[in-house]
Amino acid sequence: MRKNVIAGNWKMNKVLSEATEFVGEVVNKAPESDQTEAIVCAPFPFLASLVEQTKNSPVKIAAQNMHYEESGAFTGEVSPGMLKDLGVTHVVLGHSERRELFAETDESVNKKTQAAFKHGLTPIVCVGETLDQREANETMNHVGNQVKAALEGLSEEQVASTIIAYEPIWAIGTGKTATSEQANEVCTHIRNVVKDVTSEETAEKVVLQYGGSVKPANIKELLAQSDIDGALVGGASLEADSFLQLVEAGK
Ligand SMILES: O=C[C@H](O)COP(=O)(O)O
Repeated sequence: MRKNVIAGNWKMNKVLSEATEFVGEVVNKAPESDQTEAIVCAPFPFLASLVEQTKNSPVKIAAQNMHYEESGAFTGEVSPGMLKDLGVTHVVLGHSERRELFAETDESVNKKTQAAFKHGLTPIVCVGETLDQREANETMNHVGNQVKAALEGLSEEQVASTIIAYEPIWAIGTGKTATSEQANEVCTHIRNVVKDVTSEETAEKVVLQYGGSVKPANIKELLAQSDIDGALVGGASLEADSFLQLVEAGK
């Protein structure tokens, strides 16, 4: 049985005092459950403090990006080893904002995914189509290609523990959610692509999240779908109350 993984992606928001206040509240109130996992994807400067704050709690701390190299002359970058050393458990890779604004490619996402596993980090790999691609009926092909590229060279065991977040770009931060059927249709396709490149057993283990204007009002319907096992949430993860409601819905 797959868990529901609810990840709050703060993007470039909050200052340290706001971050620690939020996490303090979540640590106190997050439900203990085998069925749901709560992850906070925070900006780099907060990671060490938040890891310390969540030490004795089931709440996990993720980074929002990293470099694939271990070290070297890459000014401004953060390596997988640095994240692991801090106690970070997950890392978001290939978010559409990174692909669009920071020249992230399928190739770099694949290198980062491999590097994450090398350092014992769980990757949350983001895929998704633009509105133009959806209207041109290219969604399945585009998303399928992104998934295949991200997973290339991974062992079946690594694929099984990869989290894939399907985020239609037209639904991010727009208030325009994909219907739960639309979201599930693409997630089912992703699972089939994973099955094609690995096996049915592996594909059944992969956690597939939906992301794009997820909020307390629509999460239950999304999680009720056959192939949606959680959510990657931006806007609605910025307030502790709202994030806690999302985590609660995953129980
Ligand atoms: O990583 C999260 C996604 O980009 C979704 O953002 P949103 O919930 O604000 O639409």
